[in-house]
Amino acid sequence: MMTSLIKTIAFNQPRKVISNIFVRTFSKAELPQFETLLVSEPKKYVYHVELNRPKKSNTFTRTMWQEIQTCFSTLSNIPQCRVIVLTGQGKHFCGGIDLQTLVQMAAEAEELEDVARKARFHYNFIKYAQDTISSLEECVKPVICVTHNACIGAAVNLITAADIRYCTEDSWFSVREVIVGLAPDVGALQRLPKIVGNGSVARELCFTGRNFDAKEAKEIGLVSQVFPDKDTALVKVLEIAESIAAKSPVAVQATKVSLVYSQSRPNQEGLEHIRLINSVNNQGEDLTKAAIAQATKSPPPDFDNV
Ligand SMILES: CCC/C=C/C=C/C(=O)SCCNC(=O)CCNC(=O)[C@H](O)C(C)(C)COP(=O)(O)OP(=O)(O)OC[C@H]1O[C@@H](n2cnc3c(N)ncnc32)[C@H](O)[C@@H]1OP(=O)(O)O
Repeated sequence: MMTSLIKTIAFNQPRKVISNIFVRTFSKAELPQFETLLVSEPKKYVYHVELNRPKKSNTFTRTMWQEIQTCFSTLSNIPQCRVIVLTGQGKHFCGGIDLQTLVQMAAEAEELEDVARKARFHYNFIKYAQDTISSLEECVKPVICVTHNACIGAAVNLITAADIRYCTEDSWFSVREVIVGLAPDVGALQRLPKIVGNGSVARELCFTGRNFDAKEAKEIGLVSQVFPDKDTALVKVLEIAESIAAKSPVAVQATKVSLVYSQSRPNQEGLEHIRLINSVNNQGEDLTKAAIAQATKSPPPDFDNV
């Protein structure tokens, strides 16, 4: 009895540990076909994700919440993907949550009789939607988004989880939730004040839900650059993405992970975190290759995918 128990423990233990730490990498071919997203590779190592419900202003349905999460967590583990550019197909970047979905979710919760069950239904949906938005932040590859025309509600939440934000001159934004009777709950309240660095501005935008244009978005620091139109933006942004993709992916990804880790922690914790990461990464080949190329004024080296 005791021997078989020991055997069972000995056999199961390592597998348990391995399954907890094992993160699968994917090949390009394994990226699923999406209903609401288009994914392409316009430049080597640069992936382009497009919100693709143009007839419905790229609004978030249940499928889209699910697909965005799958897409970014999969791209995070595709070694050939080093940078992701996010845009929207059609007239608008994104009109926020699909209002029909919102009403339908409320109706489904309403069908449950007990308040605790109704609450659990809402809780689970909000958590799922939050995790979807956070999947951009959790993706270890830099995410650059470019908005054009409308960027409303859930879409503002979405872009605040990206690493770099650009927009076109015709862009406008609205943290619209209060206007539809909701407190924003998928990240804008947490991320927007940190991005704009001004609690008063962030609060005004969130309390009023008012529209603001590209010029104001640049002034408050929501976007770092405004391009004349979407075509020009894409050309320039793909160049920027290509330049990032040519750097050591080990260095770029550690930089993203450290920035995300440090954004809500004291400096000492962030410093310890990057110290530990670099105590491993600095032993890798990328540092030697890149440093020698710099020192000898040689062309930038090629780096292996990670
Ligand atoms: C747990 C999750 C919590 C998440 C919460 C998120 C909350 C939010 O996102 S609040 C914001 C909700 N969105 C809105 O209030 C936007 C409402 N729409 C608009 O203001 C305009 O439609 C828009 C500026 C997006 C586009 O205007 P435009 O004049 O260019 O076109 P329209 O003819 O109005 O729209 C084109 C088609 O898109 C459909 N559509 C637009 N927005 C939505 C939406 N939010 N939900 C569902 N469908 C939307 C619109 O009906 C048109 O389709 P069709 O009628 O078939 O032609």
